[in-house]
Amino acid sequence: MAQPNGDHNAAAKPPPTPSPLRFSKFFQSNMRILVTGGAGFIGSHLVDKLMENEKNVIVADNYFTGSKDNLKKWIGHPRFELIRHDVTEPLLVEVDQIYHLACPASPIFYKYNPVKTIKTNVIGTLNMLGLAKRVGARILLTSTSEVYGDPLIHPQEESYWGNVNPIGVRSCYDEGKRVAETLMFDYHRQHGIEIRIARIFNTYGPRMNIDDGRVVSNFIAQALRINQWLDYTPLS
Ligand SMILES: O=c1ccn([C@@H]2O[C@H](COP(=O)(O)OP(=O)(O)O[C@H]3OC[C@@H](O)[C@H](O)[C@H]3O)[C@@H](O)[C@H]2O)c(=O)[nH]1
Repeated sequence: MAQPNGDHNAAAKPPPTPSPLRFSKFFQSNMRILVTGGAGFIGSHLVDKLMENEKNVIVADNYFTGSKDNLKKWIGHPRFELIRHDVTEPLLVEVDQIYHLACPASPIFYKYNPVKTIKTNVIGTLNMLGLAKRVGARILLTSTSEVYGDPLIHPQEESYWGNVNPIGVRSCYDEGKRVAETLMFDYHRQHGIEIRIARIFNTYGPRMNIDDGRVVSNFIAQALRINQWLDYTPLS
């Protein structure tokens, strides 16, 4: 997980002073956490973990690719709130940490409306960084291996700058996440915001849309369909 270090951190200011209540025993055990995109595949598993760890969790999601169904076991829980919200609009909530996952991750969905995808990455991340600055929260961005583009070195080190196409049909996602990372580091250097960035590679597991269009789900879906075909094909 990329954290500010080395020359990235050369001119960072100290983080904004969080509320003194933040450090009392009470608030530590009831830390308030915002998860944008929390109704999605990875976000909903993160919510499960945060809830099991006794946190107060607020999920903001526009249900573009996620579903309330992924969170049904927490709806009505006293430490859980679910808001239908598009992160391209500002959101003002008192929180201690922000996990910013809101973004369509499947090529099928992010290419459906590329302008919206890059708005979510740029304006959505700006809104979440503005909130982090306002309330003194630490913020994590889920980035992606796509920031390396079509890498010329394997495996990619976090220090690798990538080999990217700024005008391709996938650039709304790749470049969107690159700009989001830039904004994260600029808010860290300019305002001292505590940041974390996780560049997620191919993930798969329960709650992933089967027709997600990503490599692993494609492989599994095709394997399942071939099996079904074999089941129905009369043996000659
Ligand atoms: O504009 C949008 C787009 C998407 N979203 C939400 O963001 C969530 C994204 O979850 P998905 O299941 O589509 O995707 P994943 O959980 O696999 O993606 C995760 O890993 C890859 C990262 O690039 C994504 O940012 C992270 O969410 C969904 O709940 C979707 O509804 C918004 O809230 N606003």
